[in-house]
Amino acid sequence: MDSPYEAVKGNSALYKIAAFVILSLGALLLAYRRAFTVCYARDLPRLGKREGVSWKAMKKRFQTDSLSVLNEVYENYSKKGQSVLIPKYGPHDEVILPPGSLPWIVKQPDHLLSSHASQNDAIQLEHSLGPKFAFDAWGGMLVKSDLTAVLETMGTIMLEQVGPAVDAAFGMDVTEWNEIDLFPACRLVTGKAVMGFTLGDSVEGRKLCILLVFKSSSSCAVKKNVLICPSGMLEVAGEIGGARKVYRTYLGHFSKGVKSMPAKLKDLADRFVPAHTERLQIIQSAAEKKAVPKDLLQMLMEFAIKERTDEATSLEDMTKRLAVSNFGTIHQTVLTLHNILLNVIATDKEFDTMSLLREEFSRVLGDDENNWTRAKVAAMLRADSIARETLRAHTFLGLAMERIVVAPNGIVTEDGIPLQKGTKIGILAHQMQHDPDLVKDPQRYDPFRFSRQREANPDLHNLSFVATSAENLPFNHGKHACPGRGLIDIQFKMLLSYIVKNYDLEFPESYEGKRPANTWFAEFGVPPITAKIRVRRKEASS
Ligand code: HEM
Repeated sequence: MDSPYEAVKGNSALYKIAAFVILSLGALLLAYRRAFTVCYARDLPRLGKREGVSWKAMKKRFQTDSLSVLNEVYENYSKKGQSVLIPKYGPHDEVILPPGSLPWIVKQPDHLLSSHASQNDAIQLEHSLGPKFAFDAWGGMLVKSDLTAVLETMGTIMLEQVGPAVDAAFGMDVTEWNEIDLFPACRLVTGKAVMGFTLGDSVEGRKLCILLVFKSSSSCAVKKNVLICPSGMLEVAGEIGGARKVYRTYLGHFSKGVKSMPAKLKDLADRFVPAHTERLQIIQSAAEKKAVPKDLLQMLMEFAIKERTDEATSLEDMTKRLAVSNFGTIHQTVLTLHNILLNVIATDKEFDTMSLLREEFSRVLGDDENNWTRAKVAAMLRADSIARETLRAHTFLGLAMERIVVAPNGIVTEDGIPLQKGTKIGILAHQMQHDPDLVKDPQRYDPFRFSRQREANPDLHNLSFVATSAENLPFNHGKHACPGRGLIDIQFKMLLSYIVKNYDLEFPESYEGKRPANTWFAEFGVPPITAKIRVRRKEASS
């Protein structure tokens, strides 16, 4: 019997069909590659090329020792004002622009260089919640436009949750030290505080805040509750964001994380029903002049009623809007609080950090501990410095100003390098914040680095926690800089104030007074999530 090759060769019709199929497949493959692959200009330097290190070897190094790779990028390219293409985790790569490009990035319109596309690429909301939630992100836009005006009110609502949250995580024992796992404690404390300003200003909303309980010091505190969706969304972001773009659609149907989302969303929806119903009733009876909640959920519901009526009445849609909001408000806040507390304890012996904080909180708040105004928050220079120095020294996002080129014909950088549509760009933030030419003694965590300068010169507002600039990029800079940072500012100060006034804190003896170090995974600075701390309630506290 003839082989398939012989059979085709001897039959001209079959020969033509086979040639057509092969050529079509080839063309399809090329089109597919073109659609999902970004090509880079020849004159864009590739990391390692001039040293003769292969791309594959450099990629491998990035997987195992990303910090040293990024340090090298900073020294050899960024500091010299050059752009460079670097390998990133998995199949991805990115063009790192020099710090001097910041004004250029800030100036680019969203239809050329998109922050939203970059956030979607990282978070993959399209797959965890659905395309509508990825591409019609009105919740975030509302935070941008309306939050600043109601910061004090939100702070007051959050304050109600702060004490119970810390007490639940740290315990009430005034005689014995209690050794706790810091990360789950921070998740609980942050979760309760965030749920406070998100939906804590109504009867049913408050019940959802109470539902967050600390299971035990060693278990992950918050498994089946309102924080379950952010965890699931993070899993989807990791699975799909880390995959090749060509596989994302497939994974969007079949990955483990994606398949687990409906149950997580159902869990959240079941808990959310009473609060959703309550808010719809409040809005319907607005004419009766009943007290209207002043929290984030109410802002979302009122916007939805006016602009997205179908969504407002849909439990499923509003549950997803709540899930997006929780994801944005909780994730980085937990990691930052974790770092702040480690830094406060680690520097206490040398700087008397806790006593100085106690003095500041008492002085600024005076007799009325419950009256938190924006002016008072701004006057807490030491606490402010601790938070800013924490994000300088221990930022989670090692890369800042990440954007994706969305201009159909690409874009040309200031130094004349053409970037094709789909190119991801960013600036090295961690390295800049540790550059000895820019920061004195950058490897040292100095809690009062910024407050000392501001106490000497009160006009130095650019050194505050929330001021963004080329030197302070944890919230990025420009029109997309994090609009939640004013609320975070209040949140950290309220939490720190309650914690240092009511608790003594120390490390377990085995740490010998030293803070467990952060580690690096890809471009992320990860806090030591197995760290423990010892806490004891202070006797004379209220
Ligand atoms: C320590 C906590 C936080 C950090 C470090 C942080 C950092 C960031 C960063 C780096 C961005 C990207 C900005 C850009 O692409 O240029 C961002 C965006 C955003 N953040 Fe935050 N964030 C935090 C907490 C919050 C909170 C609590 C909220 C809400 C109350 C919030 C709301 C937003 C929104 C809505 C955006 C999108 C802004 C836009 O696209 O224009 N963030 N945040």
